[in-house]
Amino acid sequence: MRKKIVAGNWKMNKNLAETNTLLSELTTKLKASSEVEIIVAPTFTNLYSATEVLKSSGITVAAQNMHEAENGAYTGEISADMLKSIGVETVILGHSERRAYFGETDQLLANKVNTALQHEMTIIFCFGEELQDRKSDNHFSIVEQQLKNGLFHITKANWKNVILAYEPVWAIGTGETASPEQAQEMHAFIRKTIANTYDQETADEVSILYGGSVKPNNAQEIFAKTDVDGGLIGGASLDAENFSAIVNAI
Ligand SMILES: O=C[C@H](O)COP(=O)(O)O
Repeated sequence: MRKKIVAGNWKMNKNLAETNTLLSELTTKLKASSEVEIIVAPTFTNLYSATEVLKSSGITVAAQNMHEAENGAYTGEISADMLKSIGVETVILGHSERRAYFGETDQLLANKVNTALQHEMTIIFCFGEELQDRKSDNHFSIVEQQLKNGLFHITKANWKNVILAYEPVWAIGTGETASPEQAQEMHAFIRKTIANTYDQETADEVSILYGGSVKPNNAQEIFAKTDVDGGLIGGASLDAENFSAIVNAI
């Protein structure tokens, strides 16, 4: 049975004190459950503290990015080994903000995926079309290309370390969310594409999260769709009340 997951991507928000406050609010509000896996992704500077605070909470800590090289002269970058050395085993790769503002290409992401897998990390692999792609009815082919170029070189066995996050760029931080039907249609397409490329078992086992303006008032209807296994939450994950309500909507 594939897992239900709600992940909070805090992006470049919250200093150390604010991070600790939010984490302690979350641990009070959210009880570990076998029904849903909860993941939070604070910024790099607060990851170590987050792993300490969340140690026995059942909440997983993820990084928002990492470099593809093992180590070396890459000023300002963070390696898989550095993350693992502080107990971070999960990493978000391919977020649309990384693609758009930091020039991350499918090829680069394929390399990051390989590095993360070599370190036996769990990857939250993000992808999704832009508004013009949807308007020109190219959204399915764009998503298929992003998956083929960035991820589909992995083996069947590697899929146990992968969570997918479909995030239509036009719905991120805009308040405009994909309708539950649009999310379901795309998630079903993604699962079919995986079944065609790998096999049905692989497609059935992978959790596919939806991301893009998920809020307490729309989470339930999106999560109710058959192929939506949870969400990757941006803005609404910065508030304990909102994030808990979204977790409880699953
Ligand atoms: O990683 C999260 C997504 O970018 C969604 O962000 P949002 O919930 O603020 O639209």
